[in-house]
Amino acid sequence: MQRFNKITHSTKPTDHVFQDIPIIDLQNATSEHFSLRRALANEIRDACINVGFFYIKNHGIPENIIEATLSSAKNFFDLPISAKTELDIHKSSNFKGYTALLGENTDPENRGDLHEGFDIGWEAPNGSQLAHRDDGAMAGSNVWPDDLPGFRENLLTYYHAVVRLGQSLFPLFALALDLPETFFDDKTTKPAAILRVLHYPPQPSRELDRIIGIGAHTDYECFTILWQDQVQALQVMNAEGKWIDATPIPGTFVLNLGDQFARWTNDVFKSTVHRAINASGTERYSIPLFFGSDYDVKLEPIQSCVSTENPPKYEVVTAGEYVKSRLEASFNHSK
Ligand SMILES: O=C(O)CCC(=O)C(=O)O
Ligand SMILES: [Fe+2]
Repeated sequence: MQRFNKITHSTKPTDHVFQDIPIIDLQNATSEHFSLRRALANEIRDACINVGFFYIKNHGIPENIIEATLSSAKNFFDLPISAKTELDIHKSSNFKGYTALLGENTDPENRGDLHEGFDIGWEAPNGSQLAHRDDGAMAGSNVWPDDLPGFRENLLTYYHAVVRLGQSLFPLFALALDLPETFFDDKTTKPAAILRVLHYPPQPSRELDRIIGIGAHTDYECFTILWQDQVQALQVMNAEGKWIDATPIPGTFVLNLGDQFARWTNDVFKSTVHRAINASGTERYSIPLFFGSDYDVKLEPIQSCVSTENPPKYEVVTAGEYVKSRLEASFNHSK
């Protein structure tokens, strides 16, 4: 029988003001022992309720896949600006391609983000005949640079490996919400994941005139799996409005929840505000993968997250419509 326990301890705003970001070891994610999966899900639940961010270690993504993607990203960003702007994301109806410096503005209070990026969505793994998939609101193919050997293959290999990692986490998120482990299976059959490679040039001082690496924002999807290099830039806002550094830790990814999960869980899981400022004096690279649920899933509040003290907070929209409207706003603010 399915149980839908109320998560009563989270229906009130938490009084826990985090000062650091927990590190969660995924070693037992697929353990045959339920008690070990349950214990891991409890750690994840605390992090999701109190912080909205955690590091993951023992995630299973081989280092050589990360290195190949990073090196391809650097090769791409080293291309002449004319080659990159041919693939400008503003030309794409489905938000694929190149974002130039200040080409995006995640915080409407700001003037633009001091990073350049390149975005891809789902595409069949290397060598497969099937190049596209119907992704509803975001349907359409990727764009690729000519003459950049290995770029497409490396990014797609990374994409599929990290999407698989993301899919493997849903049973744990389900347990964390006191739901059956299979709860999200039929909502993540065609996950709408966007992979982005990012380059942050160093900014001369922390305070430019309303321009930083990426302005304060929440992410739009279920969660983001972020690889970052060793350059400190990412910061996460706690409940007192204090910025907490997400210090790079070798061998980990940073996982943060996004708005889809906040809506789905009626804010039991937190989609936490974050930003990046690269005042290190050197170049910084990061690789977020935004893991969205299937586009047509309705973000209706999960029963275990609704109670008389915590009534539904959000209008119900589909996952795809929600992400698309947020992307439109973010790229329009930079026009
Ligand atoms: O580069 C980072 O550390 C953060 C990137 C980010 O927050 C985003 O792309 O949404
Ligand atoms: Fe973000």
